[in-house]
Amino acid sequence: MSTAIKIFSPATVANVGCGFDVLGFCLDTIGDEMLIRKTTAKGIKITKIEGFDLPYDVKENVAGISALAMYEDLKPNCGFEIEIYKKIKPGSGIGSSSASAAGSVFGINAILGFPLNKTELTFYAMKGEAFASKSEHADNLAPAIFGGFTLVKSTHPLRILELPTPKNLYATLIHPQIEIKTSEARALLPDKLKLSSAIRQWANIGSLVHGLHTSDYELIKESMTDVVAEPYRKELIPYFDKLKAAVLKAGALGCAISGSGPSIFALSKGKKTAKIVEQVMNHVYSESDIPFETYVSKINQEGIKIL
Ligand SMILES: Nc1ncnc2c1ncn2[C@@H]1O[C@H](COP(=O)(O)OP(=O)(O)OP(=O)(O)O)[C@@H](O)[C@H]1O
Ligand SMILES: N[C@@H](CCO)C(=O)O
Repeated sequence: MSTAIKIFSPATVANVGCGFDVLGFCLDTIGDEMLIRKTTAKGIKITKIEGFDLPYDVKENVAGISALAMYEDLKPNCGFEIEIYKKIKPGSGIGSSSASAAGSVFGINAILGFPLNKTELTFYAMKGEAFASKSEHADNLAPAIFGGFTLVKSTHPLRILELPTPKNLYATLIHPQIEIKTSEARALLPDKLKLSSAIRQWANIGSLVHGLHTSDYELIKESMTDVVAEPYRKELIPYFDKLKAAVLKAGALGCAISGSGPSIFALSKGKKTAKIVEQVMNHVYSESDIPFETYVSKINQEGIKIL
């Protein structure tokens, strides 16, 4: 049994346009690193955080909250220290809180010899995510832990479906450096949906999932539209409409808000188109005075991993 492990905990895109709170996919090179160390002293401690200013208190940091929930159930005869090397900016819309919540439970599980399966890890990680976003959802956690595309069939009981990734699918992302808290972006959404919107949305989710299963890029293109969250949230993201129109014109299959924003993602068939889309995103945002970063990423099939 090892006493310390270093892990890579990836960034993720939740919602994938139409799949509010249920669909997500895992990004490749963007993510946090964490070190989990076994200690003889019992309990959970966060001993180091680099990159961003986040709480060391285990009851206020999502990494601590999820680790504590798992620790209290498993009751191991040891304790754990957590070091977080944060690269994903909190409030960026690419699953910053999820990466930490997933990382601590994954690391502890690995040190204990893998007593829990991926769904059980997601269950404990959800406790941390619920603290950050004021809602228990797993659409960032599931792809971080399972890799690839995932669908959260239900949270109570937790049931996660792994979806296939068409071979040639690439993601392009832009992260405007403004912060949108998930809890605030959720508070913008109405409690009730018009039946006509609900019908469009569930038809789109069904066909997007079918498109992923059959590698039907045209169907994926027709299915990514979000009529539930985007109309309300896009107002928080400068240049959203302009960027989306330009990206679709450049050949992307679809473009939508990543999670609760401000990041925006596009899916493209082929790396070449994904790179062109990146140039277009750069071009649109260079008109603004908001600093931003762009990335092209494969869909990461492995998810969180030991380094
Ligand atoms: N380890 C942590 N990593 C990131 N955020 C944390 C952590 N611990 C606590 N937080 C708090 O969680 C909030 C950020 O979570 P939030 O869900 O709003 O953003 P996000 O995870 O980047 O977004 P999204 O879920 O849309 O991808 C901030 O208030 C931050 O202080
Ligand atoms: N499904 C969530 C993802 C962000 O955590 C939302 O859009 O609010």
